[in-house]
Amino acid sequence: MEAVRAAGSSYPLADLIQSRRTIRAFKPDPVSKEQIIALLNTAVWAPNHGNRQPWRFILVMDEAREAFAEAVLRTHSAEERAKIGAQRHEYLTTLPAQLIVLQTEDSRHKQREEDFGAVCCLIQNFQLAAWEQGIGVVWKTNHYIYEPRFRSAFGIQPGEKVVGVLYIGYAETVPAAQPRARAETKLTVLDRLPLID
Ligand SMILES: Cc1cc2nc3c(=O)[nH]c(=O)nc-3n(C[C@H](O)[C@H](O)[C@H](O)COP(=O)(O)O)c2cc1C
Repeated sequence: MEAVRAAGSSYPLADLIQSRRTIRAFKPDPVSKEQIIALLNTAVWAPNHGNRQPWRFILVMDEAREAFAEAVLRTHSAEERAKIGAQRHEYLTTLPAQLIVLQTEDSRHKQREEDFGAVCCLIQNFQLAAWEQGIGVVWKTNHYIYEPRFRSAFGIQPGEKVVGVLYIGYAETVPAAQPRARAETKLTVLDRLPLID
């Protein structure tokens, strides 16, 4: 019944997709754990092959942001820390929440690639569901996500891939959209035989 209702309704999904922007400047206003969990429970409806649901999440908020900032800063050289450490520390401990999104890596190549695709779908679901509620997100893939010291600080296991860290909060500023080329410029339509002359 729910599926029928959803198929027949006209959510302005295209508007939501086009208006969403990556947010990098956040207000300090909190976003609650419950709000984030609710967004995740929408996001987990991402398509995923074999219903493997190949994801795990670590939500960092409140005092734990201090540990997050420390873990990130430890992946920088002393020189870098001296230059940008204070500013990054301030940024990472002020934004309301960081969500580490992990993929459980299947040993089989095909399944591993499918699962990566599924986790990326989940992240975009999360970004869109958040945007619909006025909550901004940036999907971060900075070098620290690959660093053993960062991984061990959060108990990330061998066989788990950090697909991204989502910084979450209310937007201080919303950047202008980066223009997209129309799809037609990247589209080949094959609609008659022979395919190749
Ligand atoms: C896989 C992936 C990794 C990304 N990594 C970063 C990142 O490390 N830092 C960042 O500021 N933005 C990152 N982004 C966000 C993109 O920079 C952003 O989507 C792009 O600038 C377009 O802006 P829009 O999302 O507002 O349309 C990432 C996006 C994707 C899909």
